[in-house]
Amino acid sequence: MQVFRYSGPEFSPYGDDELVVADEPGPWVAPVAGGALDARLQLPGSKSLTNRELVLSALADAPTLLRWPLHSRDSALMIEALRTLGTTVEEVEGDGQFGPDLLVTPGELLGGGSIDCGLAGTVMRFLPPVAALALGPVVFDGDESARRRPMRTMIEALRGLGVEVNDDGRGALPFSLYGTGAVEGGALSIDASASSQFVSGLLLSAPRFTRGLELRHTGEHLPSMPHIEMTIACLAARGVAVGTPEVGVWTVEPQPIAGGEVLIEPDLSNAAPFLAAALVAGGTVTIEGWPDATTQVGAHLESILPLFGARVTRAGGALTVDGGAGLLGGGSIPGVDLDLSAGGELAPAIVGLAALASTPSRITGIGHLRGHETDRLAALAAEITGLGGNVTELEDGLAIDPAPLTGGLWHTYEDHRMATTGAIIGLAVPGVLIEDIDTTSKTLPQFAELWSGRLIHVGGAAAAPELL
Ligand SMILES: O=C(O)C1=C[C@@H](OP(=O)(O)O)[C@@H](O)[C@H](O)C1
Ligand SMILES: C=C(OP(=O)(O)O)C(=O)O
Repeated sequence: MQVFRYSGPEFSPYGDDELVVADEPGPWVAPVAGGALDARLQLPGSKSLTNRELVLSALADAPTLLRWPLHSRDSALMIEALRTLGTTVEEVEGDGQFGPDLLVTPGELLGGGSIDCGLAGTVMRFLPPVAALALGPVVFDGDESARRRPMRTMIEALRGLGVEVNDDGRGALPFSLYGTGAVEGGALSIDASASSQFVSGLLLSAPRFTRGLELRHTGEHLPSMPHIEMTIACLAARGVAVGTPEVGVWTVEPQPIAGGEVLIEPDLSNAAPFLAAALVAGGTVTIEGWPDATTQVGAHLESILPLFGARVTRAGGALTVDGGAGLLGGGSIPGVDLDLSAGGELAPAIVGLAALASTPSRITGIGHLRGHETDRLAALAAEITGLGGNVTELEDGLAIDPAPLTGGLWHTYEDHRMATTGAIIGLAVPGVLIEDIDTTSKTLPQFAELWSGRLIHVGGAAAAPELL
């Protein structure tokens, strides 16, 4: 299996000598929790906010300082792509714990380049409309797995806006488009049921379209609504009002996008495995810097984790999950019946908990996860079943029945959230070997370090991580 590794710098808040990141591709022994947790940690910036703000900064009419941005494979790909399109992105010293701030200076949008989307949905769905505003051809491609992710809606949307797009008809990467330096805009209907990112991508560039945009979603389902709310909020903070005359319709007038200074919140979706750990090992996990108000879907963990028996409290800008005795301390985790269509990104961690639960669970509303980094429904079912679990794929989700799990190889499918889900299960099940822990570099290169050194270390890990 091909291993995709983030080749950028690792920003460790604890000093490089403490980094616990695999040097060689190989399985990582998921550490088993040795006792109740008492962990308090900070997490790097949100992928979704960082990549939205990078795009908006490139389209703005003045420079933007992005404070505490994420530095990961997905953000590195976005930065590189924007540079290819003529934007200047400079690292400047800031006061964030996880790497430098970014000063983004917009430039005239340039065609003539190639964009590597890696496996980043935000790059492949947010940048084609930006490239369409440039003059000249732009080629889009990505990882082999990225060529399986849905792109038809964006390709057809661009054609609907009058942009010339050349593809092989599969509705996927690779493709090229030919920008004429302007996009007319106007009324456009799309089916965004495969990904909310089609809506977000079009809305982010819409203020720069000559006639703005009146976007209508015609499909039956629309997943990940909080991510669309996030796009609208990011635009609003830069002075762009998005009208919502009816459900599934968005309007944007042509207008400038403001620059300025933006502080990126920590990634609350990446908090999911850490917070889930409290239910498995027992004790408490606190994430510092939890925003009072946010559009991040990770905020829903505050209401989801109590369904599994957790007590969740907020104080002093931090969120704490108390797992009580936890599974390892003799407690049990109840199963849940959850529609996660709003927060599909949280589903792998939630399914990991459900695999350890003592009663059945049904997680629904997540059929679109088949088009994520991998077919996550198939991957979760295969890997949990491989450890002895009992998982059935539903049309739009998973049914998980209780079964004793044993250790074994946990395949990761180049999917960061598959790796972190294996780590959750491995807290309670000795001998879970995560095939490629480095896949976490997509959005959280510090995962192994934080998990082993900051999460369970404090409560006394039974097994230190090691490479086989
Ligand atoms: O806009 C975004 O930043 C995202 C939207 C969601 O995509 P889908 O609507 O494709 O699930 C989410 O799952 C993804 O991780 C990030
Ligand atoms: C679906 C995800 O990523 P992407 O932004 O690549 O769609 C994810 O992070 O869970």
